[in-house]
Amino acid sequence: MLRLLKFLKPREWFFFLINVVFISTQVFLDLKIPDYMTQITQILQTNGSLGEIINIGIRMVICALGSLGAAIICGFFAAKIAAVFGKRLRGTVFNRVQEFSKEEIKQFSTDSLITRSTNDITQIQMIIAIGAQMMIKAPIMAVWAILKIYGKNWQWSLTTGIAVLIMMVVIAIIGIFALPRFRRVQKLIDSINRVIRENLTGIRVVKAYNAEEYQENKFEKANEDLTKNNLFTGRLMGMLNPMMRILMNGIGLAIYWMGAYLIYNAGYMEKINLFSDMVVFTSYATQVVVSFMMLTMIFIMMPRAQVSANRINEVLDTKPSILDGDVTEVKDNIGEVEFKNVCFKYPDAEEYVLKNINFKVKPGETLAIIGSTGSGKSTIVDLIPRFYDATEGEVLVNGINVRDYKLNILDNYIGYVSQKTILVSGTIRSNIDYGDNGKGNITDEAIQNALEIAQAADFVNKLEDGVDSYVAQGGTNFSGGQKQRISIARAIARDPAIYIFDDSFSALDLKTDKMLRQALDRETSHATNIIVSQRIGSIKNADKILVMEDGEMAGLGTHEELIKDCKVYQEIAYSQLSQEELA
Ligand SMILES: Nc1ncnc2c1ncn2[C@@H]1O[C@H](COP(=O)(O)OP(=O)(O)OP(=O)(O)O)[C@@H](O)[C@H]1O
Repeated sequence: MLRLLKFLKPREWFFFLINVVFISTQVFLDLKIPDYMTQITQILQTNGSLGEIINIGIRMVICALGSLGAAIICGFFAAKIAAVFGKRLRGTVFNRVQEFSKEEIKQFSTDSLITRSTNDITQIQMIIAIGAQMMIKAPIMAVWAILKIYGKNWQWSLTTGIAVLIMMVVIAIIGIFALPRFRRVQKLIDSINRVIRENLTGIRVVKAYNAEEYQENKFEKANEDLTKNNLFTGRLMGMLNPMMRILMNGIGLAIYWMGAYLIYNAGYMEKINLFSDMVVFTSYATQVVVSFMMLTMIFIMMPRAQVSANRINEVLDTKPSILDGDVTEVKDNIGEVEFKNVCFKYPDAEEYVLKNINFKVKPGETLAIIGSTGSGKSTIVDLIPRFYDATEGEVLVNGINVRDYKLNILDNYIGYVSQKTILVSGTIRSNIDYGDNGKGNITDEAIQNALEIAQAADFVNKLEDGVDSYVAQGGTNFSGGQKQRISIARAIARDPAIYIFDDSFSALDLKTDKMLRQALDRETSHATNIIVSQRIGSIKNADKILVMEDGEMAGLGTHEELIKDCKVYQEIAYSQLSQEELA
């Protein structure tokens, strides 16, 4: 937790200091009121005038208003400190998660990363807000109130001491039972997030398969676990309040009860002093109990915040496995991609999914990758933009190992279209003019050109707002083929040296697929094209075709060469095309 305090800057520490001043003022004013009460009792007992009482009463009101004002100011600064802290921490966690590769994201799970970036930070934010008020106030008030009652009457002091002790024991017992449950809360929220996300992203499948009940049961289980946990802690904490009230009233009662005996046995003049002392002592004793109660509550809340702090620190301490290199500029072989004896296994996996992959594609050439499902095609292309790093061997772009590049420089060479189309909420324009390509803004002309090549211009221009039409999160207001074409246009508008299409034409009808490939051949002939595809018709004209089987190269060559020599390729080809088409 303390480590996270570095996210508070001098300005916020200064606000803390201001809070110390105002809280001290507040405590001073709160503790001044009992003094005035003594004075009023004394006036009453010595038959003083009404004017005197009103005068003191006005001072008491001023103290109460002053204390209220100070409390409002403290609340304002505490809210400011906590909000700024939360914003800064959220930003830092978000940036760190942005640096993560797929490996780190898998390690934490997306749902947990969402909870950590939101709910966990809120927990810390809350404890900071409380810290900027209660944590400062409780010790100041405890010390001040103890000083006020110090040496006044040992019987009453002992009673107050016993009350504080009982209260601390009660809170500690409750804390011992509640703490483990507090620790579980965040993990249970992760589970709820996972089920909700799964349900929302897969809503169509859920509905189509009548799986509502199955999903409801799943949610019910996660919800039930969280509810049970919350009920348990809620009930325990609910017991605290009445117990504290009994204790606070009890201490007043005990002091008055003892006071009755003391006053009964005292002489006439002493009776008056004892009575006013008793009234004042009761107020101070209540303040002592309240301040210790605040302190103990903070100690109970701390562990929950500590769990959240640990979870956030875990994210911040995780070093991204994909690190920046130094290369920022390349002059030769722009667009060349080469794999040299590349082997790869996924983190935590036993088996290699790629074994000894070797190929080279030059600028202007097209490499197609084909093979059965799960043979490793997507994994090959994922190694080029460094979603993962090769376990063995080298992946070279422009003749330089991809590990040596500054990541944004490497990304600027690549136009990547993923297997699963990813569109972000915004407009078609913001989806195409997306990110930074190192070449400045993408012009309207370039966007239009990209849409034409991607065979998307027709349907986009028919929309009422054209390129400024709204795109929902995930592009859910477009069809699969439309989404694919917009994401292809995004890569084209980037004008990269290397295009990677990971099965990106799968949702297109054969006619559009053909037109798109022809346009791509024309417009991107200067670039290197790497196309993963299941359709032999789409890749048959490629300069090189890499045939994959079980993570190994089953063949590399042109269609004509492979159809003669490569058994795996022949099988795929004969299953898709007629003898005439192949000929
Ligand atoms: N994130 C991952 N963690 C562990 N194993 C994975 C991961 N992604 C893929 N694999 C495994 O790696 C192998 C190759 O997967 P890959 O996605 O590269 O195949 P593919 O040829 O592109 O398949 P498809 O044509 O179905 O997309 C598969 O056996 C798959 O189970």
